[in-house]
Amino acid sequence: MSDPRPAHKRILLKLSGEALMGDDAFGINRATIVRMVEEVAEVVNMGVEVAVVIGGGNIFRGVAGGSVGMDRATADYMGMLATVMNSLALADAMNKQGLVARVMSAIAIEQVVEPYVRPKALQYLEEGKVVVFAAGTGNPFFTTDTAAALRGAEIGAELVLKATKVDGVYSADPKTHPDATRYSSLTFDEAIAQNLGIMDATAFALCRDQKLPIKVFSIFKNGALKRVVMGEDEGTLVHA
Ligand SMILES: Nc1ncnc2c1ncn2[C@@H]1O[C@H](COP(=O)(O)OP(=O)(O)OP(=O)(O)O)[C@@H](O)[C@H]1O
Ligand SMILES: O=c1ccn([C@@H]2O[C@H](COP(=O)(O)O)[C@@H](O)[C@H]2O)c(=O)[nH]1
Repeated sequence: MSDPRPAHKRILLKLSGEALMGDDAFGINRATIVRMVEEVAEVVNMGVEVAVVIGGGNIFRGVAGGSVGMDRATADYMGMLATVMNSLALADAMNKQGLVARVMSAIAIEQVVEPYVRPKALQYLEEGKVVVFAAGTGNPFFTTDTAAALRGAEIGAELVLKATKVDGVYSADPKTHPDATRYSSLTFDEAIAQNLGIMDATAFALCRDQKLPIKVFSIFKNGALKRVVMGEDEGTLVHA
């Protein structure tokens, strides 16, 4: 008989910002965010400690035209602020769903959200609250995938879960290579050597060095998050 207990006690969930758009051109689609939160609530209610990093692609790519020719670091700060907006929307939807969510920002905007303080984040997780890490790493030239790897390592997560628009890691981008094949698992070294664009190399390297495995799976597939948390066969595992 299979064990009904979750396979992981504490996870870091990286949610795609772009997926939040649903079928819209940019921004946050209400039905999509509600559905994502329902999936998260299911695993929180199983007793799993959940920390979240959300991307900013749904907002930032919508204004990216305005950043053409801009100083790179300034444009990156705009991107980090986009993740703050997504984090606020996500935490609000979580609180409405009956979860208790706290947003912690890597950039000081204290009138809006509390700053990231590691011991406080650990305390919230132990209390069963969902912690949403906003503003990425707080540094330009990085991504929210790297923020997920960084915060995942800091909080002692057992797994980083990348919930994205595709159902795993492929031999090439399945959007542009329909004949690409999906891996059920691969090593960090293989992912880096093949320059697989599903995550940036900095995120892969950090997880490799910290021996923090990553599961890539589709956020659009009903119940996929729960299956990953239960240790079932879902998506692609990237490991040391
Ligand atoms: N080898 C690959 N396997 C799978 N997907 C790939 C691969 N190479 C590139 N991709 C693309 O990477 C995308 C996911 O990465 P990306 O970082 O753009 O999105 P995200 O993290 O979901 O969004 P956001 O940055 O808004 O949070 C997929 O939609 C897919 O098209
Ligand atoms: O640590 C970070 C995280 C993000 N950025 C900037 O924000 C955007 C949006 O993040 P995505 O990971 O692409 O969703 C990103 O393109 C960067 O411009 C950052 O500078 N530092």
